[in-house]
Amino acid sequence: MQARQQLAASRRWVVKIGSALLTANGRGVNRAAIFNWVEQIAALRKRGIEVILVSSGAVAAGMDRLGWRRRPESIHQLQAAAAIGQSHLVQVYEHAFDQFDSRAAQILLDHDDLSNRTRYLNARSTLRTLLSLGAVPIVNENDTVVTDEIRFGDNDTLAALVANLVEADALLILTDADGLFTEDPRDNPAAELIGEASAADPKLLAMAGGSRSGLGRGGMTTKVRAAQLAARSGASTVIVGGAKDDVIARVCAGEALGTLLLPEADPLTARKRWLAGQLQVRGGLTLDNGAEAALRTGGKSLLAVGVTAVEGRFRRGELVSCHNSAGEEIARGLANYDSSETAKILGKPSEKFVELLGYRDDDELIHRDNLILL
Ligand SMILES: Nc1ncnc2c1ncn2[C@@H]1O[C@H](COP(=O)(O)OP(=O)(O)O)[C@@H](O)[C@H]1O
Ligand SMILES: N[C@@H](CCC(=O)OP(=O)(O)O)C(=O)O
Repeated sequence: MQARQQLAASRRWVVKIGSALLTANGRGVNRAAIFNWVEQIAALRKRGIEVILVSSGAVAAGMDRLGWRRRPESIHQLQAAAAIGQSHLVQVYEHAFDQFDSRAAQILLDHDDLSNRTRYLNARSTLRTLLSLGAVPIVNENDTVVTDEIRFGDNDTLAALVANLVEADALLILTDADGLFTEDPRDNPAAELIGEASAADPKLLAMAGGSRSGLGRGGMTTKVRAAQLAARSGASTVIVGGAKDDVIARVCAGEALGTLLLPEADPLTARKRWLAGQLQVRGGLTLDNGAEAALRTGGKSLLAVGVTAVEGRFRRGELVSCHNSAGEEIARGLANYDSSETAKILGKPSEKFVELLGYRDDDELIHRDNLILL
């Protein structure tokens, strides 16, 4: 119960909606359901809670508009269906968000966007900027450019990676089952709902089965795996039936619906471990005493003006370690400028960046959101 109360304190949610729900089992896009979820999300936004929506349904919506009854096997046909369906889906969302005077933003991501450091940082900055503008990003896989080998395939995985990317507090997966059961309830109606568990519990994957709907992809297996991925950056996951009344509002208020899967470490420790552990340190910065104090006590971003030396070769988006003047490592973070640019701007205020580099991307060398103190 305590975990549900903690969940209610979450300020940043990733909400994922699966194909089966969105398309009312293949009978076109379920506008009424979308309107309902959007109303709840808009209400959260008005209370200052940030929401990123990961929405499936492009292929299913495209199939419906093309009059196709069965999901095609060919990747190009799937991609064509996704292109037709995605624009329709976003139009429905756009219309719904408009009714609540909220802004929606379409974001299509592929594997490279999350594995290439520069693109990763760009995606992260764009999503964070959209959130700070009060908008609701609507994310889907960029189906047009992906091939079989590099497909996320299921949006459960994509949603978990987005939760890592923006360091969300919680991931909410809406699907057509009421949560994770001890067995697929379609096989055994006596199967019991798991209320709460550790995401890392190996028994969960043994309970989870695949998808039956012909529209969804991963079933519960990818949802449990997604919870494990989300836990790496400290996010809790709730898997719940998306057709329940006010489901988003109720889960976000801490009501015990569906299955809650928790990270093992406390969120802050997990987040720091994740940022520090997933990347290799590519370079180092030496900070003057003023910059050290700004980071340690002021919770500020690192500005080039407080940096006295740069070491190593790194690109924008790569991890660098920050040392104080005594050589002690005090922080790590993702650099906004590569090592040769950093060498040109160190000790300089950001107003000089255009003169020194010919352009200015960011005012900070490392933004505080991308910085961890050690
Ligand atoms: N242990 C389980 N508990 C609940 N549902 C399960 C379980 N194992 C498999 N499933 C199946 O997972 C399905 C949901 O996954 P999926 O069809 O991929 O939906 P989505 O499109 O929402 O991702 C359910 O309809 C259910 O049949
Ligand atoms: N990008 C695909 C999503 C893949 C998919 O079906 O995912 P899901 O329904 O979440 O298992 C689409 O929009 O159709």
